[in-house]
Amino acid sequence: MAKDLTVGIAGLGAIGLHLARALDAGVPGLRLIAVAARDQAKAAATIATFRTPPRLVGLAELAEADIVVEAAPAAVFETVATAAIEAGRIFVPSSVGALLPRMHLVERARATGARIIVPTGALLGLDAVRAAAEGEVATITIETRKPPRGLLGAPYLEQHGIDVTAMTVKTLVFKGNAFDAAQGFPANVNVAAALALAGIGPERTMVEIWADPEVTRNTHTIRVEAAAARLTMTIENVPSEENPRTGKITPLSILACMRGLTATLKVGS
Ligand SMILES: NC(=O)C1=CN([C@@H]2O[C@H](COP(=O)(O)OP(=O)(O)OC[C@H]3O[C@@H](n4cnc5c(N)ncnc54)[C@H](OP(=O)(O)O)[C@@H]3O)[C@@H](O)[C@H]2O)C=CC1
Ligand SMILES: O=C([O-])CC(=O)C(=O)O
Repeated sequence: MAKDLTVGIAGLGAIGLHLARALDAGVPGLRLIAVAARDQAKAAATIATFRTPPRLVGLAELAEADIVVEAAPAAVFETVATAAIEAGRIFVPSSVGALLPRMHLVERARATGARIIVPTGALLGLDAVRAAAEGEVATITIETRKPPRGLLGAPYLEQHGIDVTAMTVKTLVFKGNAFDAAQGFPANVNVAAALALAGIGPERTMVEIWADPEVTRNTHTIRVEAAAARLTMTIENVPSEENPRTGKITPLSILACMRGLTATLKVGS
């Protein structure tokens, strides 16, 4: 029988804690051995309730695991990613927007034997986008609508003096490419970054971000015009209690992605 793959998780928030609990409950072929968080006392109390408590370690030490899942703020992405990639691990990022300006990490991974596996996360349909991108693609766009509180704290809004809390009608707050969207909204549109990596890249992938007081869900619509197919897909994510910017489906998507790393039967490309 194959040996279990060990897992380390950076962050125990809306994504990391859900994932850690699921792994602790038992996933065939995967074993949680380490976690990292900012508030050490809170994290220690949390993992003490686990069936098999993982070690509480620093961000770089997570690289002792075979799979390193990053589920922390984009500000610490580089520390987690660099350690995992230099150690030749499987690196699973959540803060995908932070990968776009750091594509040299992909080159490093090639050299060290590491793999970077970007989960579909809060989005849908990246299998179809990847398939379409094997052929000719004319355009890919993503329209994101969020309740205004789901956009709070974005640097782009602060730089442009945009107060989303004062909005009473749906308002287009950003239109541009995925690279600029990820810079301006590092905690809000990781989905646009994942779409860009699956398809035609961050310069050609176009993004609209709407603050919409009428929606209760983080809603993403992808439109792809390709030689082989036309795709229009929408996902309406229930915001998580811990972090309204993050859809509840995100840790589930990462868990599904991780099952795929060890599964005998894997469905979807
Ligand atoms: N790819 C996708 O589709 C999606 C990606 N995301 C992204 O995933 C990331 C995580 O999101 P989410 O779980 O909602 O975030 P949360 O804010 O809920 O949790 C973040 C976690 O990171 C921890 N943390 C903060 N600073 C540090 C540090 N210096 N060292 C170690 N841990 C730290 C926090 O610790 P503490 O609890 O102690 O403060 C917290 O546990 C974000 O970048 C988010 O934008 C989100 C949704 C979808
Ligand atoms: O992409 C993100 O960062 C989060 C998001 O929109 C969602 O969870 O729906």
